[in-house]
Amino acid sequence: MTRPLTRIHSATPVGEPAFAFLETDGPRIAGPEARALPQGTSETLSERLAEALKTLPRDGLIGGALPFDRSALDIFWASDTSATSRRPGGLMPVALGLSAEPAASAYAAAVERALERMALSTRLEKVVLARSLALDCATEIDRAALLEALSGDPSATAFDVRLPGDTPRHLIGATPELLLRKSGAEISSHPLAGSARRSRDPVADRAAADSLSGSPKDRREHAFVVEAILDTLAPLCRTLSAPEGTTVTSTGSMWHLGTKIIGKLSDPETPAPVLAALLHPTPAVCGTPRPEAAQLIADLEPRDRGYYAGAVGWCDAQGDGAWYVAIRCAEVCGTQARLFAGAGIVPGSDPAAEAAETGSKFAAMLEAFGLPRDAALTLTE
Ligand SMILES: C=C(O[C@H]1C=CC=C(C(=O)O)[C@@H]1O)C(=O)O
Repeated sequence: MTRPLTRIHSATPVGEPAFAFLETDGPRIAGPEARALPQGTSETLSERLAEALKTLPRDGLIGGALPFDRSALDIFWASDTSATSRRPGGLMPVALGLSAEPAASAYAAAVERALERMALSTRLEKVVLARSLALDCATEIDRAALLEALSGDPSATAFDVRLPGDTPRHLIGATPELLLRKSGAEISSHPLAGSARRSRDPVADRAAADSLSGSPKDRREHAFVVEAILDTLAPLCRTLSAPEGTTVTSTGSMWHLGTKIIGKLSDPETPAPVLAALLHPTPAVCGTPRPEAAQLIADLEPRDRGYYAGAVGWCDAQGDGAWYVAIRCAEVCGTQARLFAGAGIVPGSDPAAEAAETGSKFAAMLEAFGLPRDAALTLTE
């Protein structure tokens, strides 16, 4: 019997969850009754969450997304129950077209301009510039299938969060970067910055990891993120440390420099999303200092990031939960997806190498769509 290459869904399947986080210790999935909380910015998040947590049943969950821009509206969904299983995915649709927006060469030119601005500035030390790929499919993208395809990498957390609006629009990805986990007074974070593409050849793969580990440029790029997180969390903690220092860590397609941070909160009542909003956006997605870097991003990137490079996560009725940096993801709507990838730029960065690095960071999403992992690197302009 021949299997059909595509499966067509005429409408959003009933019971499609508002959010799902496939974590190693079990999935956190909204029940079908999830409702959107009043939207607002990070400034009002604490009050809005306190209100929602008052009435959340013991088994309930709150999940959602913070946008990259701190002055834009977040989206939170409250679910009185948590689902334990997901609708099985169908087949991925046939891809009709993939285009780089901006093209890799235009991205490299933007990196060049960022380096010029940094050279003229006495303050700007790092900026993260991103680009996107527009993917068109023959039929509606099966979100459950996409999430399933992304769930295979144990070093990343596959997630799906419904974004605001009447048309179903979701941010779906597999993020390797933990912004903040909270359980009672215990907190942890695992910032990543500094990257190298992995190779299928074990010798070349090891050499890439060793070269990343010894790269002063990548270590500088990474240190900004760790310092920002320690500076933000220190006043809130009784203890805070990075006992293992900076090490090389990996996903299926990338090597990264990573630093595990652990601590104990002075006030264990602060909910996880509030702590995440204090940290966001770290220099892993924005830069140093934050306001100058955010302005340069607005000047040089051709489109608004929306919820890419924001934060996604969940918390339970006690305010405990996990929040992740919203990277290695795509905004999915109907038959279309926009895939995002960014790279940290510091003095000494090479524009062509940064364009190639962003190209490599699309690999996990491209593979989940059934496309070659190198498709972004071979796109003709
Ligand atoms: C901004 C992204 O990655 C960040 C996380 C890890 C390594 C990064 C880097 O080496 O540039 C980025 O800071 C992205 O994947 O879109």
